[in-house]
Amino acid sequence: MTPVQASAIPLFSQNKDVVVEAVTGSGKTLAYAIPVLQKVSTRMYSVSEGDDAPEPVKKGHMLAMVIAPTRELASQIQSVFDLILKYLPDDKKNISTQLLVGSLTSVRQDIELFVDNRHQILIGTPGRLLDFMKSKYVHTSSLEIAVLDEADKLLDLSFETDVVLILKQLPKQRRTGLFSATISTAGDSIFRTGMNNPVKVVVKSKNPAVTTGSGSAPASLSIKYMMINSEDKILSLIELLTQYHYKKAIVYFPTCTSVKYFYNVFHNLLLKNLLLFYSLHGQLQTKARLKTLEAFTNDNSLVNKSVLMTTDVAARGIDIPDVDLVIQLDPPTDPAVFLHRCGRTGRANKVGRAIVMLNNNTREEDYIGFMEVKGLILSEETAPKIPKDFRINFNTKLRQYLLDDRARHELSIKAYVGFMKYYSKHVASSIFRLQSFDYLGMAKSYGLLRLPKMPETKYIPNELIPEGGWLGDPVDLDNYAYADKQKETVRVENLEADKLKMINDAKKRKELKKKNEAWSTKVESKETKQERREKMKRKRDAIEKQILEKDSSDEEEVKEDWKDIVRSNKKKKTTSSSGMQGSFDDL
Ligand SMILES: Nc1ncnc2c1ncn2[C@@H]1O[C@H](COP(=O)(O)OP(=O)(O)OP(=O)(O)O)[C@@H](O)[C@H]1O
Repeated sequence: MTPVQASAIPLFSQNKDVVVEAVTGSGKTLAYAIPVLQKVSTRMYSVSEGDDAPEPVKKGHMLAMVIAPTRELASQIQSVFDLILKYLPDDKKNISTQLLVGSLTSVRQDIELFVDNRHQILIGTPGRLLDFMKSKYVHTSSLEIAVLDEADKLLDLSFETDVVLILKQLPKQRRTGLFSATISTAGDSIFRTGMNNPVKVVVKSKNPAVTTGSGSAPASLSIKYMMINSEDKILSLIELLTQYHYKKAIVYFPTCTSVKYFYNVFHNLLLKNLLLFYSLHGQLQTKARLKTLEAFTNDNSLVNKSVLMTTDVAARGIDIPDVDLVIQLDPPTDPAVFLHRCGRTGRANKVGRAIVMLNNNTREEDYIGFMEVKGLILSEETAPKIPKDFRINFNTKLRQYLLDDRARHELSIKAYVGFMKYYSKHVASSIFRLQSFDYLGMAKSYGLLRLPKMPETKYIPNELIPEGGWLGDPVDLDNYAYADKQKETVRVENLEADKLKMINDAKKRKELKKKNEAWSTKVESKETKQERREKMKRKRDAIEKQILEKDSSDEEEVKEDWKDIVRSNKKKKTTSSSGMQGSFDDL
């Protein structure tokens, strides 16, 4: 047994709830699988052994449940259980497992399988388990033992509600075990799992070169960092993958889109006889994900090196014993994930090397001190020198690769913008500062033809922004075609429609201008009216003067007449101004 197994198995097999924290690759899966199998087999096989023996397990009842955060991990855990169950003696009743994860089968199919085959051990992800448990055919009252693998992840914001809901439906007198390499990050959430006086088991590493007092990384693992100019990031990655000695490597990319983009680039532009690439991310169908993982695990080629390009979907728990190199293109946004990523190598006392790339000329070097506080010692490894010929050659090939298909250019932009979003989400925001990031360098490293407009552009000094945002020679976007014929036809049609719309819009603008001119003409005519009114006023004054001169005795009467004139003038004025109002309303 490994130390964690020696400590945890006796406790968990008997009547203790356990919280187990042990370094990555130290054998935690068997540390709970054996107690689970012990409990289930005792329950299954003691039925015929006396009057006080428990009742046989009824249809639709489960005995054990293991919860894991990802489908890949759930599937891997099932294979560990199945590996042991293979050795059950033929004369014993069958004990079996059922995998409950999204999109492989429907919830209905899962329920049918469960009821028909009477599986006792359920292994699944929180969402599907919760849906499954809603069925009236599924009963939890016989459950004896529950395990949360990668418990800190299951108790963080993304899963906590579902996990607590699941645990609330399980019998109170069950045994519960929480397992992870970083359980302390779960904090107070542990108390929401309904455990009774849990015993804490902690297994530390002894290698002072890797860990400080907290001993959270295995001794067989060396963790390095590399300071790299942003512009050289991808070229450095290629240099590492081609020049270093290793059998299998896992490379962590920031987002699903960046895996998609760089997988296509590497697969098409790098020597296929030297490196074999696999891509695994959350946007792929479950079946494809599990198949890729299986293919990468079973790739035993002696000719080429294999590289799994992935995201944090493969950061925790995944056990591929031959992986001897892990590269993180960028540190994870959540510092707890850093150790899990590194821990995909250096497992079960095998030697492994993990490298994280940090950007030069930023504050990212502070990440080393930040990690030291968390118990990990990172030592520096010099960045590879990039031969000039290789740089020119690769960049030319990448530009041509993008120019051959507009869809590739669009994917490159999506990958870059996605990366910037990822960068802004770093928990340690004082280290990963948007203000001091080298946007242009990273855009060049991603092979972008043009810098996209995004909110972060405000951090780039104006004098550094190239003309039109072009990072090389400008490209005629109207004639930049998709390789996919159908897509290209639609684009050309849309382009024509856009052009037509532009012409129509210009026409409309012209017409509107005309209308505006008519309005100004009206203003002009208004001015003429004013002049006319003044002329009339002058005339009236003259008449008044004449009348006054003619008969001063008729003064009162004349005054009355004048009042009439003024009144009628006023009336005219209101009519004419309301007429004017009408004409304005028409505009
Ligand atoms: N007693 C043992 N002797 C030798 N190898 C073992 C033993 N127990 C487990 N292993 C092997 O060690 C490897 C790591 O085990 P496991 O995946 O359970 O690690 P873990 O502690 O769960 O890691 P992580 O924290 O990364 O999930 C596996 O390949 C497993 O087969």
